[in-house]
Amino acid sequence: MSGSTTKTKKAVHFGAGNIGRGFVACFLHQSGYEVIFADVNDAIIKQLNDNKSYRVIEVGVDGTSESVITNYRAINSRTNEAELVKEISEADVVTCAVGPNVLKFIAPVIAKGIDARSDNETPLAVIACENAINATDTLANFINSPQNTPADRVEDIDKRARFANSAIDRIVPAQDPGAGLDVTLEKFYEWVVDRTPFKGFEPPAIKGIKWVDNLEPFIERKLYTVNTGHATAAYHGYNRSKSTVYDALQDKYIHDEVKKALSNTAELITEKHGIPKKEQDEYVDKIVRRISNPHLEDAVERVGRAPLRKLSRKERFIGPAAQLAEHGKDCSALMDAAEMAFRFQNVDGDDESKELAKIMATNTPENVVKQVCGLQPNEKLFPQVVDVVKRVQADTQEESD
Ligand SMILES: NC(=O)c1ccc[n+]([C@@H]2O[C@H](COP(=O)([O-])OP(=O)(O)OC[C@H]3O[C@@H](n4cnc5c(N)ncnc54)[C@H](O)[C@@H]3O)[C@@H](O)[C@H]2O)c1
Ligand SMILES: O=P(O)(O)OC[C@@H](O)[C@@H](O)[C@H](O)[C@H](O)CO
Repeated sequence: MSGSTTKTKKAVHFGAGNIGRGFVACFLHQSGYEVIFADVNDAIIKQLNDNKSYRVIEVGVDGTSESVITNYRAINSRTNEAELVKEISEADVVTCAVGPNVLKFIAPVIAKGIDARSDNETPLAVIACENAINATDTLANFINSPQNTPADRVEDIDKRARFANSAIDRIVPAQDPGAGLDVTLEKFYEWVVDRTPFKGFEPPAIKGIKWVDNLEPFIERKLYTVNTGHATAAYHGYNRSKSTVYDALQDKYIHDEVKKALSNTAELITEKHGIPKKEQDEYVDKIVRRISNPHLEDAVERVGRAPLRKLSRKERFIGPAAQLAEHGKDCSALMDAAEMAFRFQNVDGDDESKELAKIMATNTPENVVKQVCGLQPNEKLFPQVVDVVKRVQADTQEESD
């Protein structure tokens, strides 16, 4: 018998929520990694540490299937930093699915973990799994900022870590409160990651990842089709008192609005990325079928959550609409959907929708558009969004009179 032992692969995953437990950790587990969840929610951390397994349940028109996830632990990243730094210093992979606005909060502990690594090991692979363009770059910029990593350590940080952007696609609704750790989700998934940061190394072996040399077409097509369509259905649905995205899409008016918004973005995607029209049409049809899945109880409030983020410059409405408007192309359905997003105000449990209501009540339309959408008056889309904001402000004023 040889005395050698194989080192267990280790992944630290930030965010033990829906996509974290249901997708990222599931694939890490199935690829042989021990998963260390880092979260700030004590209830989830306790549940994970008290239960040796949970189930991931895939539902779709062709039935249900289950996987069992084991070999994990959980750490509170806010109160147990030293332990987490040690785990990161020994890990092979760090992933996160915490929401784009949370990246700045997880950066300090990741920076300390990276700094504690040896220069002679394979560098840590850092992959952010958020719905945002180049979220890993955003995280890396926080990690490399002077508060988190001294300049002389940033210089050769690539000896200790490699940062790869990704596009992640799987619909995971909010879970039934009685489900415990189990996660019910759709069968479809796509996880595309930029291979180029791993020059000189093999990228980590993770089942389900498609490695590509040019991520931009994948992330833009995903965000501006799946998420544009999803958010269009959710915001129109919310304003027509629908509970779920499925309910919303049963309404012919909303269904047509979704198709129109996706026809706006298809024009951009096919031209900008050279994707054949037929391929994009098939992709759109598939997305409309996926978001209409009757087996997923996906509340319009979850899909519409965080409207300030969703109305921002690079996001699912303004991102494609600004590019279309610059070329004199139609973005009217995107503007209609953005209008519904501006009306998503004071929703229970959604801080951004409360903040949006305050911004709308206390600013001129022009300032709202600058502040919320990051657009400037010299951009062609600017006056169109100003008109949208004026309409919403006038209606809100009328309702309060
Ligand atoms: N749910 C989906 O269908 C889906 C699909 C693809 C991508 N995403 C993206 O994944 C991300 C997470 O979405 P979700 O639906 O899983 O949300 P979620 O709310 O279910 O999970 C987020 C988790 O992050 C944790 N968290 C918050 N602050 C933290 C911090 N400072 N440190 C560590 N953990 C922290 C929360 O406690 C929660 O457990 C978002 O960017 C979302 O856009 C979601
Ligand atoms: O996660 P958000 O808030 O950016 O968007 C809500 C949903 O559209 C999103 O979570 C989808 O379910 C997911 O992106 C599907 O891949």
